[in-house]
Amino acid sequence: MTETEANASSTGEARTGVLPGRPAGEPVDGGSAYQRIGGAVAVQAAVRIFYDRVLADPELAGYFESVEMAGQRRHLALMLTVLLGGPDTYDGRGLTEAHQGLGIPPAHYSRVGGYLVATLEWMDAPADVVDYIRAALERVEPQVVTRGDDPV
Ligand code: HEM
Repeated sequence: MTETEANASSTGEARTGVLPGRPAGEPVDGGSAYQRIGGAVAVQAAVRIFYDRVLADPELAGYFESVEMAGQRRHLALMLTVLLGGPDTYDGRGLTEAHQGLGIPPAHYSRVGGYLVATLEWMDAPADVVDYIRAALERVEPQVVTRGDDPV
């Protein structure tokens, strides 16, 4: 047993989901991925951490210089909610409309996608949910990355 596991069991702290301190006995299996990771609170926390990491990366920060981040966070949270099987209240633009014209190269897309996956892993999201997000990131890449033949 590692020291961390020993500490967790000695304090009776169960690692049942994304959020520490989740009430004991709350089901973590079954239900939508959205419910399983902890619903709106978990998605909002993930988005906040994710954008903090993106904005701290000098290669990426420039894209967001004149972006109003509260609205940005809200839209990504609503989009992730839909993707994870939660309620659909997304009222932002489509991915193509929001990103084509920004001139995003594949390398920057990988970096941003990497931060999203790393954030979910850091929050201890279930592995199948992380895999699902990874697959979704592969699927939507063409909508976000600027194709070489596009005027930038
Ligand atoms: C990885 C997949 C991505 C998803 C799911 C995503 C999601 C979103 C969403 C939901 C919006 C808000 C749209 C709106 O408010 O109408 C947005 C806007 C934006 N995204 Fe992304 N994004 C992704 C990748 C990227 C990447 C790789 C970059 C830059 C390197 C980027 C830069 C931006 C910027 C600058 C905006 C604001 C555009 C504006 O306000 O005109 N995004 N994105």
